[in-house]
Amino acid sequence: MMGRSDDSNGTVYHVRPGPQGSLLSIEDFSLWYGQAQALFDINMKVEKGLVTALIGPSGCGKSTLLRAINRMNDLIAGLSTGGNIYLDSLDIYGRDVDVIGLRKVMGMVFQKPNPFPMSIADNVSYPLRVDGIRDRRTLLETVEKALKGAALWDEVKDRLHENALGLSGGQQQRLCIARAIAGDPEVLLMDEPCSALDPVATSKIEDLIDELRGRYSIVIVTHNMQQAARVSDNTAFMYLGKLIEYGETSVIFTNPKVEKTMEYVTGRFG
Ligand SMILES: Nc1ncnc2c1ncn2[C@@H]1O[C@H](COP(=O)(O)OP(=O)(O)OP(=O)(O)O)[C@@H](O)[C@H]1O
Repeated sequence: MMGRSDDSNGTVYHVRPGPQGSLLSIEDFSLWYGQAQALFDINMKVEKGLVTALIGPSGCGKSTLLRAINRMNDLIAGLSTGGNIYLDSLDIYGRDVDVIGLRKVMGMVFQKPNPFPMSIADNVSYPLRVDGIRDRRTLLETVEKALKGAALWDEVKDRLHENALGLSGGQQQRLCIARAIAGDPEVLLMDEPCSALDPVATSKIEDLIDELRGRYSIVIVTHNMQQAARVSDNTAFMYLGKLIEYGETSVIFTNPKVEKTMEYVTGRFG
């Protein structure tokens, strides 16, 4: 079923609605790095429990938009924003928002795996320990559940107390996903999570994203169009800081409604 078509601000919109409605609502959102505008009036809803891919050529604003969702951009000097982003009814840019709390609800996974220089178990339990949880049993249960959730348990269950930096790159990235889900977030924001991984590790992460679908709402930035086509339900195509087309992934890749999207997905520029 197609969602609404809305080209009032130039975006052609035909998303697949999630069975549980939308979770994030980005409304007329703009962002400036100093004088330079990087995002222009973005309007999009992220459907709950679905996987949403952000695609577009280098510099089009994908990472900027992803980081705007959990206010990771906040610390950049000279940054300003306009418009709103809502998580359910919470105004993410509202004055009284607890940004630390917000980031707990939105786990983030980066391009390069960034495990902390501590044991595998301590990495995963980190978000709980930061919250002051010390009960060993609770911590161990969470570690097991999160590692199982990240499809890493079988590979590491006998060396939970070894340093995480001894894991392979692909294992480290799954560990980072385990750490992100240990805090029980609603949203997982992934910024090119496979770009530093080999094809086998990449395919494991893609399988994992598929398994996490439904439980979490996932927003993934990717340069890899095959990956966007394989893992996502909806795809947002961005160009020069604007959201050009946002729709059901199968339509975006086979029969997009906008010529620019067609040119990009068929590799005519990028
Ligand atoms: N910290 C920053 N300070 C100033 N300008 C920035 C900063 N980060 C990004 N930009 C600019 O904002 C624009 C969008 O960058 P962004 O990294 O969001 O694009 P992207 O689509 O994620 O690119 P890529 O695919 O290459 O990672 C670019 O013009 C970039 O130079």
